[in-house]
Amino acid sequence: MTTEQLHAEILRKKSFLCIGLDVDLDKIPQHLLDTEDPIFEFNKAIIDATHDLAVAYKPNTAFYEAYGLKGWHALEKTINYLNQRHPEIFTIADAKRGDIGNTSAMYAKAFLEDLAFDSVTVAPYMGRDSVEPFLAVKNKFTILLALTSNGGAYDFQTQKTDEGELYKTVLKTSRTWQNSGNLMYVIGATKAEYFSEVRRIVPDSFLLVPGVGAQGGSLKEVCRYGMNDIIGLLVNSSRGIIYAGNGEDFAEMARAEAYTMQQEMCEIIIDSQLSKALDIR
Ligand SMILES: O=c1ccn([C@@H]2O[C@H](COP(=O)(O)O)[C@@H](O)[C@H]2O)c(=O)[nH]1
Repeated sequence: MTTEQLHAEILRKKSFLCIGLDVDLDKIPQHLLDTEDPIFEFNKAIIDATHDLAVAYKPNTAFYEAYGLKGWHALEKTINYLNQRHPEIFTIADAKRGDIGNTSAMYAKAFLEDLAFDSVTVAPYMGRDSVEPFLAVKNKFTILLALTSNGGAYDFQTQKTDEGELYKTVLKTSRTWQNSGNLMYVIGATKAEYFSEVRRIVPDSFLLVPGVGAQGGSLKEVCRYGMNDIIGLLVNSSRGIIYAGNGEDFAEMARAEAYTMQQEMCEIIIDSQLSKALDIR
């Protein structure tokens, strides 16, 4: 998928919602536990109930790896289901990988080629040669952790270096890497006050924004400072949507939550289009 296609999909659905598929067997409805593959059945029900409201899905691989072979198999079934039923939807393997070059190449093969996700999250700490193997995969995106939503982000990412805060070095330096056009960045919704600075460095890139909902980030603030001419945001909510209910009607409850977010996004998109048309931004 290209960013132009993603942008078109955002305008068509009036949504830049990414739904996080972080499946925890302790939290899913009891009745699913009797099925052969509870994780996949849960994901399938959530996808069926929300696919017209979301432009992206993001399984966090930790929630699948934790269940061993069964978990990995459920992940594979989930991405296959998405790719077959909804090829227009952008998929993100939230795996946070990155290692020496030949190892990164294997991670890239696993997530972008074999599992065929559209993108994978990658940690920047090991530098250029740890990220370029991901960037080398054509028509796929590498989503680099730049300024994360957690409290620990202040331990390193906002520390001052000679070039400014470390996250800025990550943004600037990564733009010099080969195939940097295939980069997107993770910027946490809980760090809304940093979005203007981020946009100064990467005005055109898509940002994956986790941290609304359960972590308390504000969608309005993120949009105010982070939106660009092509919207440029994928705002993720995981627990806030998928665990909105845990009875037989869990999928409808998830839909209701996703609908509320999509409606808010719809208003923001329409407002931004109006401002653009009137040239009052
Ligand atoms: O900075 C980051 C990077 C990744 N995440 C991941 O996003 C989801 C958030 O889940 P919620 O339930 O909506 O809080 C989860 O998979 C995280 O590992 C993040 O939160 N912050």
